[in-house]
Amino acid sequence: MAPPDPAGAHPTLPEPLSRRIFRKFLLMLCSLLTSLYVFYCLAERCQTLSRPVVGLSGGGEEAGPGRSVPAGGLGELAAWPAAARKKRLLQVQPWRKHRPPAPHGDGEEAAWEEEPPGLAGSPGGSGAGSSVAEPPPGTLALLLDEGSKQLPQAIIIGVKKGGTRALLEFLRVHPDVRAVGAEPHFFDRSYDKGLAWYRDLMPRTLDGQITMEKTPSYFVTREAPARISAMSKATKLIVVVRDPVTRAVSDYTQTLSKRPDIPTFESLTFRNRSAGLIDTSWSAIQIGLYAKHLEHWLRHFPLRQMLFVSGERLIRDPAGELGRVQDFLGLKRIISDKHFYFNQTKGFPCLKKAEGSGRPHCLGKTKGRPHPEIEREVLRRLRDFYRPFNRKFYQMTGQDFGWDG
Ligand SMILES: Nc1ncnc2c1ncn2[C@@H]1O[C@H](COP(=O)(O)OS(=O)(=O)O)[C@@H](OP(=O)(O)O)[C@H]1O
Repeated sequence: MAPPDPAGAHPTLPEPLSRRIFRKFLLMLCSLLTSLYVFYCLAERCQTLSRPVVGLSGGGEEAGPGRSVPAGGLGELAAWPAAARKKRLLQVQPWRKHRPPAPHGDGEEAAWEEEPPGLAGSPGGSGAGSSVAEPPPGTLALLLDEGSKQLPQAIIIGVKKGGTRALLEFLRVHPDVRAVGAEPHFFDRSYDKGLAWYRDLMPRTLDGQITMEKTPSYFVTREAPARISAMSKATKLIVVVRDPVTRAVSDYTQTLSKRPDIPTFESLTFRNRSAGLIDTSWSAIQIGLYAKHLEHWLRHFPLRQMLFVSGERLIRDPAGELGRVQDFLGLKRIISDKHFYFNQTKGFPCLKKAEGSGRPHCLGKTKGRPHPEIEREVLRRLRDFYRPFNRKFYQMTGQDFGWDG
């Protein structure tokens, strides 16, 4: 038998009531804290807070948004509209099993290149140069199997160098838009892979959300209108158009950046310079014949299903153009002036807060780069060449884009 303690109390005597209450209270507090933590993790927050953001280029504005809490902190997230919060859940879905094919061919955009690093790896992101550690697929959306992959209801089909990346990045700010970041090139290069392959590239969406993609080469691909129509006659088509002369120079600038040894713009422009014969087989010239390309689309889609966005206005007044696009897509007008600021260094409008982040975001270095100086006379000849095609295009679309003014 154990000896009695100095106070004479028996060691097996029950604890005093106050201590038992205190123990119970501690136990309850612990379980409450544990459940809160589990709930918090399921709602993605612990991942986003703990994941290190690495490799951003000095946190400059070119650096994309990390998938971190919004600038305003946790309080701001709580204030987000429900749709935006749902969208966040979907952004951290298991990552695309198949990346879209890497772009090939001359002058094509490096599909991965423009992706804001913080969006990389998400279904809407490109995956290139991921600057944020990939979250494990243990997310709430995954657990609940929320959302599903849909074929796109709207596609930005062109035009190359028109401002298609800017439009897509701006649209992705909308809580009801989910887009694949890279260019899938399905209807021009990978059609034989089938619609199931294409759908699998898409991010998951909830009811009411629109799935989108952009591949600017579709606009000039002969087979694309019939193929998109075969997928769905109801597909909405967006074309960002830009003065075809500036577009051609922009296209040339891109090729030059990859192959500095190509001939001058001036020499590529003409089949016979003294005779004033423009080389329409050069893709930089050919893409700008908008009226000709549009004819093919109008055989498969009514004009009302197409929206023509002015590349020039997209730079001058992004919110104005985004207003038109939101209306066309049947979306609530959420993206407005307050989402943009003009970045003096970049010389272009940028987002105050990119999708899934609270950080400012400008497009990458390959967007808005300086063009080489082209002989005035050559530019004048090109303007003359495009004038009748532009007029036809204005007639067909019912919009004057002001390129000949
Ligand atoms: N906000 C903003 N920031 C940067 N750049 C902008 C912006 N809005 C439109 N643009 C113009 O977009 C041009 C590139 O067009 P695309 O994105 O369609 O090019 S691509 O076909 O995808 O390669 C790009 O062409 P360049 O100026 O020749 O580089 C820009 O003029």
